Amino acid sequence: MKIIVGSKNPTKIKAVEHVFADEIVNSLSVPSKVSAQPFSDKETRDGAVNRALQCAESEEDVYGIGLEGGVMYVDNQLFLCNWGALVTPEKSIFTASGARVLLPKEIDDQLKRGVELGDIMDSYAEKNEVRNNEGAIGIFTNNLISRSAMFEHVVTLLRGQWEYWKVK
Ligand SMILES: O=P(O)(O)OP(=O)(O)OP(=O)(O)OC[C@H]1O[C@@H](n2cnc3c(O)ncnc32)[C@H](O)[C@@H]1O
Ligand SMILES: [Mg+2]
Repeated sequence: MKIIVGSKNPTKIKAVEHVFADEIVNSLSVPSKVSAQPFSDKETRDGAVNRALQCAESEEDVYGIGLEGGVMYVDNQLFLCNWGALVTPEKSIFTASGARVLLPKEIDDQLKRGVELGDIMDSYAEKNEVRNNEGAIGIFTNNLISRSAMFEHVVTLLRGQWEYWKVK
């Protein structure tokens, strides 16, 4: 089976390559068709589905996978959230979400001013390209869970659901 991941972000590609180690995994840069910084579960999930659909429609007989990062509020607290989607060649859609961690108030304030989390994280952590490496989740879990490990879990949830339902 051939899989296309809808991003050139190495943390996303690595996660899919890890979970589908025996399959051909390609990547394609596609738009999420939601805001660059999704602000709810729904918007983040929509972004993942939009990316996966475009990948599945880009070639005959391929599976599309979309992975999207965003933030969402629980009461007044802002959490990092992530969603993934797998679209089969028949256009069945599976979705799953990833682990959430609380973001500090100062990050919430900057996001409200319109700065993207990827840019905020670099200045917050005094690092370059946090989004392509450990990610915000890596920073706020003391590097116990990297962005790629978090996406691996999401992709495993997608794969498991697809395996379960395909034999039903
Ligand atoms: O090239 P793409 O696939 O778009 O990769 P991305 O790093 O921009 O990732 P997303 O679009 O999925 O994430 C939406 C926004 O949230 C940021 N973001 C999400 N999760 C992050 C994380 O763990 N660390 C740093 N930035 C993150 C990201 O940089 C974007 O500004
Ligand atoms: Mg992006």
